Amino acid sequence: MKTIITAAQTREADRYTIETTPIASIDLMEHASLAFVTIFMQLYPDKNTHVLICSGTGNNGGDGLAIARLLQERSYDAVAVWIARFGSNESDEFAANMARLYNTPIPITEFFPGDEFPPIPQRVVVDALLGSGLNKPLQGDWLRMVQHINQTGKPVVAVDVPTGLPADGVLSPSEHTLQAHHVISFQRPKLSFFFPESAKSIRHFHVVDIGLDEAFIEKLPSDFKLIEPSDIQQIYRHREPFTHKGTYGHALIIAGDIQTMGAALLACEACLYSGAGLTTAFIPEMGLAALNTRLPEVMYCGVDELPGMWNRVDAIGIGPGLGQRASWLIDGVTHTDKPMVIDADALTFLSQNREWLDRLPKYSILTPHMKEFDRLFGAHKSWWDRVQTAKEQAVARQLVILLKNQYTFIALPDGNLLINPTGNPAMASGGMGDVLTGMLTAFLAQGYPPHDAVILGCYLHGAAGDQLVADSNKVVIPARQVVQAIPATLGNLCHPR
Ligand SMILES: NC(=O)C1=CN([C@@H]2O[C@H](COP(=O)(O)OP(=O)(O)OC[C@H]3O[C@@H](n4cnc5c(N)ncnc54)[C@H](O)[C@@H]3O)[C@@H](O)[C@H]2O)[C@H](O)CC1
Ligand SMILES: [K+]
Repeated sequence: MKTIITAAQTREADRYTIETTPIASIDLMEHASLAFVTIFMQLYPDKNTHVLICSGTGNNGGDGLAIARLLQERSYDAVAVWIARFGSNESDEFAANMARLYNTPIPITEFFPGDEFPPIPQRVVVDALLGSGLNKPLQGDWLRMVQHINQTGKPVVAVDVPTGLPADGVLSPSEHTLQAHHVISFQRPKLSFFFPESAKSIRHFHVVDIGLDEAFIEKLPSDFKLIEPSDIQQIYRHREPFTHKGTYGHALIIAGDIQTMGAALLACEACLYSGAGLTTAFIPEMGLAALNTRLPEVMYCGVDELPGMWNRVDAIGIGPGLGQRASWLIDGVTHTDKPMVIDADALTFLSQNREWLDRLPKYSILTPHMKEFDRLFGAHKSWWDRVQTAKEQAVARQLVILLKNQYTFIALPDGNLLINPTGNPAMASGGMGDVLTGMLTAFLAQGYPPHDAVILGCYLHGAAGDQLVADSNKVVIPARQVVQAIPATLGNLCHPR
């Protein structure tokens, strides 16, 4: 897992690296600019591309000047530079790169307060106006220039952070920012990249290593950790010879109602495909024919058998499509000591009967999307605030709270907030949450502690969707296809051939 740090901590890491290694600040800027250029050249391999680099006069601007020079050295001959001289300060590294730039044929245009901006004929704009040094919302000349660039509709590749986007903290939906198609960010993605409020400022982001001291960064205090593929490889337990279905646990899925039987089937199917040894569905009897037809591997349990099931199963998933039945079922579930996943209609019941939150067994996993979360814990104005509440509630109640979104935040009872990097907009469709619930229940049934089950489940769920997009360029993926992609995704991650 990688620690996600604030802009202030990045400056600390910068300082520490410069003090403790032979690398000077100007060389670190050169590394960063070179790393940017490497990705930029993959995005725009045509060296005839006309590029406009817009630089401020701080270190983000210094990067911009170095990038201009490095592109020119790599035969990008149509590079031009604008410099926004709206402040009085020039960083030392900006000045040093300015001196280097004067030795090149690159045309430079400087803009002062109140100046008009000419049209931008170039094909692509590199945004090096302001980076992680942003300390207030954009206004005046800065805002005018940003709006001018946005109005051209030209693709923007931002250096480190799109100008105007705070790297961390509360993001205001009314914030003016440069709208970047790509952001090439240094050493770590910024926390705000994971909040939906940043969507208008960032379409894609890339992260490049610039040589900051990793050991130092990993020791910095931060609640936020980014899940990586290596975490999945460490957590996943390979299937050993001579194991049998009993080795992989028995999962009970409590789900479905007359009109929402599909949710139950999806959860059961995901449970099956995620490796539970046995899966039993507690669904209304009228769903039995569908279950037997679609999922012959899954067993059925009726109302009369339910009391006998509690002790026979290893994990429970409750909620998908459950409707009003949630109200009487949750009582039985909370009296077991089984690890459990609580989703959908079971969460709605909890939000209407909040005293039940106190009765949930420790380390139960709650999987709300934004609306369910706010119904449970109150309305929030920003994702930053919502994530802070998730942390407080997870610690206070000793629960695992998965706040679902394109990037799911996992609030753990120890106060850590994990960020899941997998998943994509093609997955934004009904049934996707039911699949996640089935997957999490399967991993709990296999004996993974809740902490590991959520990491595995969340990461794989998104990775299966990402794999489908990568393989077939699909723009929409039905939940069923994600289910079917789970075993191969797990295999590719953990059993590479
Ligand atoms: N350690 C690293 O990650 C490295 C980062 N590099 C680059 O440096 C920038 C951060 O540079 P910094 O000089 O600290 O700040 P900026 O260039 O972002 O801003 C300059 C300056 O502008 C003023 N300012 C802030 N907000 C506003 C505003 N809204 N309106 C007007 N003026 C504003 C403030 O005084 C700032 O100090 C980082 O993003 C990377 O691109 C290094 O190149 C490599 C190491
Ligand atoms: K920038």
